[in-house]
Amino acid sequence: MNVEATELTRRLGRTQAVSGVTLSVGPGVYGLLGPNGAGKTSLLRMLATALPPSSGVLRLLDSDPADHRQRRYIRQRLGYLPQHLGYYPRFTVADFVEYFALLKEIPPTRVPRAVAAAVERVGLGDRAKARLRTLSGGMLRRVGVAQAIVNDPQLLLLDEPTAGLDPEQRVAFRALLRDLGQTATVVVSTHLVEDVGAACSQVGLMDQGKIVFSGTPEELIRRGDGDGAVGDAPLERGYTTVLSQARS
Ligand SMILES: Nc1ncnc2c1ncn2[C@@H]1O[C@H](COP(=O)(O)OP(=O)(O)OP(=O)(O)O)[C@@H](O)[C@H]1O
Repeated sequence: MNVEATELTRRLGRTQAVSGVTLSVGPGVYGLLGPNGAGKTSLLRMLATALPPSSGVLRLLDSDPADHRQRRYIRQRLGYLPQHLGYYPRFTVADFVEYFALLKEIPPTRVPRAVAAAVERVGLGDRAKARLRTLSGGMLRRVGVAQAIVNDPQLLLLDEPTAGLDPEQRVAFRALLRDLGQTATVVVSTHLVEDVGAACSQVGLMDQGKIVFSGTPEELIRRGDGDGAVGDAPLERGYTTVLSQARS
């Protein structure tokens, strides 16, 4: 398993953002759903080695992120798109992705090819020399995905990657997600249940810092079969049913 979390918690100020998460994720695409404030971003930040847990045990790629040497090993093999990524407006797309390639310690001779491949994969091949300040919000999000995948990560963490993408781009992005999930462990947080139906082999539903459902999208759909389920789509009905049961 590339992610093994046991009773993971994280307190942020007075809030218990993550409250005893036990999770095991192998290759494929794991979709993380949940309402605003459920703790998805905080959990992803811990999996990205950007936020240490308050308590619990975390192992990533069979290594311990609390150990300096092992953390470096993990980071070389990790891709992370945070919810809010800072962009240098004067950098070109290629400059920006190259910068991350260097941070991830890709051997310099391999960097140009890795950058070109990542930029191509997110559909920005023809904008590689464009300055970031000239791009739309959706294009910038795709640049963010390009930096996350430039090192062909074994563990890829994407925090709302489809936010701001137009429908055509969302469709293209889900195909890319499925492709990435063939070889890597991908954990993707999203508010769009369509993303889960189209691209995820497993899905977790978070609420109030806890994972209240973990299974396949089909299993989540089945949870919404009963009377009283609310939602326009089968996955939405599963989602609302699980949430109302978790809160009752
Ligand atoms: N730096 C912080 N200090 C205090 N509380 C925080 C901090 N960051 C997050 N929180 C709180 O922790 C909880 C979990 O937040 P988190 O951003 O992880 O949720 P989320 O599921 O990603 O939400 P969203 O879908 O809105 O992005 C929320 O109650 C939030 O207000």
